[in-house]
Amino acid sequence: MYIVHIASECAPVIKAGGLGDVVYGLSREVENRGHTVEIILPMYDCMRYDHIWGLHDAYKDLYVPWYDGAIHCSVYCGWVHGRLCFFIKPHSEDYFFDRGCYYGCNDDNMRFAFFSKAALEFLFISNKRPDIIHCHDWQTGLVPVMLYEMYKWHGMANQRVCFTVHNFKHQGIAGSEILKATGLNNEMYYYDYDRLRDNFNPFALNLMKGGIVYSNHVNTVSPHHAWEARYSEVSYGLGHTLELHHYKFDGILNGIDYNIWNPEIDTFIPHKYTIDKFAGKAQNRKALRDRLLLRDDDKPIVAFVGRLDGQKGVDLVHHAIYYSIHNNAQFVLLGSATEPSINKWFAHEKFFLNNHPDCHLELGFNEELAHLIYAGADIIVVPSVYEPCGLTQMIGLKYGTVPVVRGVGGLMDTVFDKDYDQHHSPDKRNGYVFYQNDNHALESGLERAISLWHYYPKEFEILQKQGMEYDYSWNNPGQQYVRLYDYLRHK
Ligand SMILES: Nc1ncnc2c1ncn2[C@@H]1O[C@H](COP(=O)(O)OP(=O)(O)O[C@H]2O[C@H](CO)[C@@H](O)[C@H](O)[C@H]2O)[C@@H](O)[C@H]1O
Repeated sequence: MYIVHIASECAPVIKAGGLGDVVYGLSREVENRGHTVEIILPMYDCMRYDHIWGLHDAYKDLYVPWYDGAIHCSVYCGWVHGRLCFFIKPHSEDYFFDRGCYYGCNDDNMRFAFFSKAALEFLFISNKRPDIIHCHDWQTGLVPVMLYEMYKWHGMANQRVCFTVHNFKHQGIAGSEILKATGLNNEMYYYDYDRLRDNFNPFALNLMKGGIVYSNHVNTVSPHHAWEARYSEVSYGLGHTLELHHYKFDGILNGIDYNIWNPEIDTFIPHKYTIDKFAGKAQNRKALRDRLLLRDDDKPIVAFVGRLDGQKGVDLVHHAIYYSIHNNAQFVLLGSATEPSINKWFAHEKFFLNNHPDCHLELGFNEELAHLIYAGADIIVVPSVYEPCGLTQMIGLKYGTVPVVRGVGGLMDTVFDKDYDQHHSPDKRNGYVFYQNDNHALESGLERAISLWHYYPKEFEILQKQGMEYDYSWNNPGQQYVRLYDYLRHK
């Protein structure tokens, strides 16, 4: 099969969060299974060019229709750790992807509507006819819309679209301008509740809704979150749309790339280790302490790695810092915030705790430090308000770092409480789960993990190793996606 991903991120060249990891890891797995996979991305000025091999211009003069004219683009091509990627670079005064950031501009809707249009135009003009076009999140929600309303009539009638939602919170709310720009025009037609009209704002179009309505298949990134999206508020107003399209909606659990996230071969960590040679874990703890100037004491290290965002339960993360340092543990945080108020809050905490011997807060994005934290910490806390899948708990498990998570979304599908899980025998349990979104609930999980470390170190080690035995690689999800692609292309 021939699969083309159209996405706004692909790790490590463009990574703001988990989406990048998934686009890269899934492509690699599907390619390893003998299929042809290509990835189309925007050519951001701030992406990590050092991760691209053999970058060259593959298509010099791509004219993408935009309003009444066209924008001249070049398409560059290169290999990102073995994956063939095409980067779209527009030459216009809008400087769509020359903003020094991936997201967060006022005209994000226009930027990614243009990217969606350019990606389709590139496929069309260069005569690429994939069996499956795999789109991700609202940024590419217009791809299936334009494919079925426009490009289908120009010889692209056999392409099938799989649309994966990684986060329902951001949906791409736009005005009618977007219809004029992309050439879809016909306002009456698209402002229909069965098409793109937002379910709650009658004056707006919803790009993610467009993706759901027009794709051949829609999935989110874990079975439990798929259920939550239909039956609770975490789909942020799209529940009804998912209900209407339930026959083509499901959840496929993400994997993590064990070539990148694996303590046995990880080049970012000073001491490699496995279940059988576990001493390296303690040596990495020492290395992490040295690196972050924490005191070498007989205490576990609790960690948080992730975006500092309302979704991630920042209030509980904040509480976890103080709970840990007051309860015989150390705390390490690596996070970046896009929201100014959250950034300011954690910058203040960092300043306040700067000289604390048991705590280090690192604000910003640091891939290499993330690896050392997963390897050196004993416990990883994931107190999310909602979590479509969550990669950090799965990475933690692979590194023998016991997850303490809130029982939502994909966290429910991957972490099984040591003391209370009903569905797994004690030797298959791998962490701690709490349910309520409050400090007491968080403490109930964290307290059990910290106590086990102090008072039953042998049992703690067994729990760590039980987590390491889980296979959350791309193997199973890769198989599921290939089966899905195959089903779609015969539809
Ligand atoms: N400051 C920092 N420095 C270095 N590395 C950092 C970092 N902050 C985060 N990371 C890394 O980024 C990834 C984050 O994974 P998450 O599952 O938390 O994704 P996120 O919420 O962004 O994405 C959404 O998409 C993913 C993928 O589908 C879903 O798992 C998730 O639930 C959904 O919210 C991990 O690899 C983590 O190590």
